[in-house]
Amino acid sequence: MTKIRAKICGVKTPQDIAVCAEADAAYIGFNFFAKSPRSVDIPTATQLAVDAPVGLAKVALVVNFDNEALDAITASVPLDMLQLHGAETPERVAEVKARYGLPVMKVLGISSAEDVAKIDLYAQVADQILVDAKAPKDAVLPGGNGVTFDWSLLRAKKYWQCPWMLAGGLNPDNVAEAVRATGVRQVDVASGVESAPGVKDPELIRAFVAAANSV
Ligand SMILES: O=C(O)c1ccccc1N[C@@H]1O[C@H](COP(=O)(O)O)[C@@H](O)[C@H]1O
Repeated sequence: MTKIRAKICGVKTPQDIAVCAEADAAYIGFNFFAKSPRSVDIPTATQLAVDAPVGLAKVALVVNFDNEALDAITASVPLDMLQLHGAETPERVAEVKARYGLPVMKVLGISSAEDVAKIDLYAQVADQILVDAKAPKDAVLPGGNGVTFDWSLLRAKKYWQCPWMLAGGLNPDNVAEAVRATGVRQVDVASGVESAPGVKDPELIRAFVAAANSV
């Protein structure tokens, strides 16, 4: 069985990144959404990305950012992928892809079969799809809320034209079941590997990657 590729999102320190590399995560995520307890500024992300071990893919998480904001990030931070976590349209996904020449992962929040059906359209323009739980109505953050969704909704999914990743309330205790239930080969986590909001826990990171690969 090929390994499950794990993305650890919201890394903020060199230590976080060292643990991700040692645990054999595939991706690290820099969160540029200012209201998040996981956010980093551009100088911090730049230094972290420059120093990150080769082989860890560096992803920038942005939410409805305009070109000016994306220009500033991409001009400074060496990146492997952009993660669009807002209400970006398929046209905007295509525009970002063309403008920055970086692979784009579009996030789609799921709480119904209709939400799953919408993925098709985005899978034609994005390089990857991140299937996440829809944020609760009163949530301040559009993601990173530690909320799962009904994974059985994905049974109705058709073949998508690009690779996909699963997120939403994953943690070391439920990630193996999520992999079994959905057949996903890539998983993403933010709050489920933290000891407090925005504080990554090395043991939880190691346990998460190991549990994802225990199936
Ligand atoms: O993590 C955040 O703070 C965040 C803020 C704004 C948009 C997205 C965010 N996180 C992303 O959401 C998924 C799921 O988070 P969780 O594991 O349920 O806490 C996370 O992996 C990030 O990609």
